Amino acid sequence: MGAAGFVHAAHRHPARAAGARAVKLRRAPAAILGAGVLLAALPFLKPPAFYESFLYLALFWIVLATSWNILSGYAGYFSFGHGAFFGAGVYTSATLAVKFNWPFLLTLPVAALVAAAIGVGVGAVAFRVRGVRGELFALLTLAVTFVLATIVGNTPIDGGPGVYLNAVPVPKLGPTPTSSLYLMMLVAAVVTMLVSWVIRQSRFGAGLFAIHDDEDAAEVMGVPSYRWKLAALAVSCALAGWVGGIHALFVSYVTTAETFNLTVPLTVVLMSILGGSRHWAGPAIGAVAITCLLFAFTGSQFAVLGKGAIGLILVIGILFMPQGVMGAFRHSRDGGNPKLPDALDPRLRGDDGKVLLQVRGLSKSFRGVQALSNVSLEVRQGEILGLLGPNGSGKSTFINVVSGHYEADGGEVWLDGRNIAGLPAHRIARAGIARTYQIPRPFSQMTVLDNVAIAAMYAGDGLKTLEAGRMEARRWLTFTNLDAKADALPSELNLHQRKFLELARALASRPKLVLLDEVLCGLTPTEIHSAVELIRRIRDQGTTIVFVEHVMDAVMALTDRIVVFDQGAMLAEGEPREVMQRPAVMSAYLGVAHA
Ligand SMILES: Nc1ncnc2c1ncn2[C@@H]1O[C@H](COP(=O)(O)OP(=O)(O)OP(=O)(O)O)[C@@H](O)[C@H]1O
Repeated sequence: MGAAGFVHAAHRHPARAAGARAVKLRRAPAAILGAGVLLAALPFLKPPAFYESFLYLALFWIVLATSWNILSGYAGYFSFGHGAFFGAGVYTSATLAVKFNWPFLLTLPVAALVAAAIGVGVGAVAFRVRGVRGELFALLTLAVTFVLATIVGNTPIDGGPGVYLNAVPVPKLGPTPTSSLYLMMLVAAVVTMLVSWVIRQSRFGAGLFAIHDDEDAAEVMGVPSYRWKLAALAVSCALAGWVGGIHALFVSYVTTAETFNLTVPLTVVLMSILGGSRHWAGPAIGAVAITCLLFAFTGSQFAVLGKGAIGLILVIGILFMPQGVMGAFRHSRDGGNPKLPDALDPRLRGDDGKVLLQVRGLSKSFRGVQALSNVSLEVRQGEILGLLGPNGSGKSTFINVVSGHYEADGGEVWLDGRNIAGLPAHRIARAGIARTYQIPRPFSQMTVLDNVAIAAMYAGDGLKTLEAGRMEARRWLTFTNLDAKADALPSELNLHQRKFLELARALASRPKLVLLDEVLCGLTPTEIHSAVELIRRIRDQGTTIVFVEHVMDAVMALTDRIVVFDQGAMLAEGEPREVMQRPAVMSAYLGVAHA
């Protein structure tokens, strides 16, 4: 398994490996629950109050760092707004308990809901705008913190002086009020860790990691990125709101300055990075380590020295363990040859002339450059249609528009009798169109196996579990001769293998139509030969292919029909050799076809 931390798939003995994996999977929640039970017994053993307050803080940071990680670590959307969602929880519980005299425990689900609702409101806007990624998203979420602080500080919610919770009775869960607060935080920490673990092992989690590595490619492979990010943000915010509610009672006096400051977002970022943001337990480990350090130095004459030591540890950690502590403890790879998959489903070669894809009047321009101009063409079921044309003639744009990567300016795209123009890329992937990229775009921190599993789970009819996705992915890794690389990261593959990985990802969704964008570009003659053989085998099982290519020998060897583009428009269409002899095609194409 790669740095991604997905559970490792051993292939040499699949049955034994699956059993070992299942045991390993069950071990994690058992460990979380076991630790929870042990820690819950602590207050009844009458330990010094110091331990409760220390453990309370460690658990507090575990919840905040782990919940932050669900969106920011898994999906890669760095949020600096966690303080806002935490603060929403603080003030919701404080307001309901103090001003409306609600029993305290009842305020907590509302605190979670309010924080989640604010998060979803922010995400619904931010995630719609394609450009709001990376630092822009971080800044936007930071701005939410200040906006919320201003609203709370200037309305009766707080109004300026802060809110006292001294009179709010602490629910009696343990022998003392401190222990009750500690137990409340323990429950929150156990639930948060379990939620984070469940997401990490799920199809949903795999989708978030694909978004993290390459959001556009994830969409093209069927991952509904907008909905998934919103869901991750909602869960992350709800957990932060819940802990905010508990903390309001713990501190018993809340102010906007103490609540909505940069401490929460900065600390959770540091904790997650130190522990490893791609692992469910990483943020918790970072949280415990930093809380210990803070606790060791707080109040002593070495407080400043302590902060310096934390900074130094972080710098060393980031330099020597860029994937965090958990990343450094990556599972060792066990590789080996997989069992040969079952025979591939033979599909009927659809040479009955049925039209699978029909494009009518398709147009697309980029700031005045007419990349596609009123293109109409048909792709018949079971054929390999070659798409040719000189550089810049619109071939890649055609693939980008048909696959939903770009929205067309005009025209219709009918797949199997359904107009798919204007649908988001993930819906087009589900409708049965898969594509490869001219320059391979693998999910860089996921294993080769999981790269393919994403397509198997999300595109086409989509398999419902990660395990099923991986089973299907193995078939296609065998088909593309990549089975020995299942556990490698894409960076360990050469270009030839990366191109085959693109093919395996495209095929794993069992698509009706595959759009191949210059899969042979950059390969040696021997590699081209093996790729041509592979494409033939893909067609032989009945998959329809649109083949964009400059390597003319391969075009002649593979295609049933070709279409030639020139300056975004269709120049010719017909039998390959005949079309290439036409004077108009030769003059448009000269210098490429005859190179
Ligand atoms: N994202 C974009 N932004 C601006 N212009 C673009 C974009 N994508 C394509 N174009 C322009 O559209 C035209 C068609 O480009 P496209 O990449 O589709 O051609 P192509 O036939 O695939 O070329 P090649 O064979 O070199 O890959 C070119 O003029 C190109 O510069």
